[in-house]
Amino acid sequence: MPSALRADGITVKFGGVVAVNDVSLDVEQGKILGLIGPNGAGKTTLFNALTGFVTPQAGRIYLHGNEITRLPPYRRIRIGIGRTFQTERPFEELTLLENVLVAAFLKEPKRKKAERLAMDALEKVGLADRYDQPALDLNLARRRRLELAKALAVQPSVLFLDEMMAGLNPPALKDMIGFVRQLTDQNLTIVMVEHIMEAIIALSDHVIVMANGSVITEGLPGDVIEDPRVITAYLGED
Ligand SMILES: Nc1ncnc2c1ncn2[C@@H]1O[C@H](COP(=O)(O)OP(=O)(O)OP(=O)(O)O)[C@@H](O)[C@H]1O
Repeated sequence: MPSALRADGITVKFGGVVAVNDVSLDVEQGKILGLIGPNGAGKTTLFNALTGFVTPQAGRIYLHGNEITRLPPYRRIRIGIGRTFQTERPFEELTLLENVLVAAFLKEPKRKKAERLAMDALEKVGLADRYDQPALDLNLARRRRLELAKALAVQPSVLFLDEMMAGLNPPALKDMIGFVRQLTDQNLTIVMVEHIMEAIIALSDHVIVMANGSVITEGLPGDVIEDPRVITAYLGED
């Protein structure tokens, strides 16, 4: 399978803090990369560098072989990058369709076509039947699904999911894992930052573990979670 997303030697500094230190990754098309690590490890910063929300001081990023390191987020969206945000903030007075339409317009300026994209996205996350309801009444699980629909509405080829599973109850977690798995069946490539190990194990083809800005290990989910370095990174030394 060809590489969908590749990053070589990404470094991001905030003043004296090296938030991401020389991180490289390569995700094949249709695969899921899980990105884990304790709080402050640098996952969100790496995520922001890959999606264009921060500019790395060093390194290069390629989408389907084309360099995108310096492209702003809106241009990355147009060439196939979609993302969710950790704190989902729907427009509460707008309907679900209108919320997703706001995202769809980033990709498609014509209203009819954008509406089609938005409805397709709502269907993929099981919210199509509520399209004309305001976002105000949604519970957490449905807000997350709406957030996922917004990311899907730009028809990404690589989708970034930022802590989509946090706080979901067991049935909602199962549903969300199911929605994400279905997306890769359609050949979407996914990078997910996630603290919920059940989701990481169920979904990831490959896992990268970060601590203090660096990759400390990577591999199959079952292997990395048993790695003593990972256990130490999460729990600390005695
Ligand atoms: N805008 C910023 N300015 C200064 N320092 C920052 C900024 N963003 C992140 N950092 C620092 O960079 C480091 C990595 O933070 P980051 O949020 O990427 O970690 P994380 O792994 O995503 O953590 P969490 O799991 O808590 O979301 C931390 O030391 C953080 O304080």
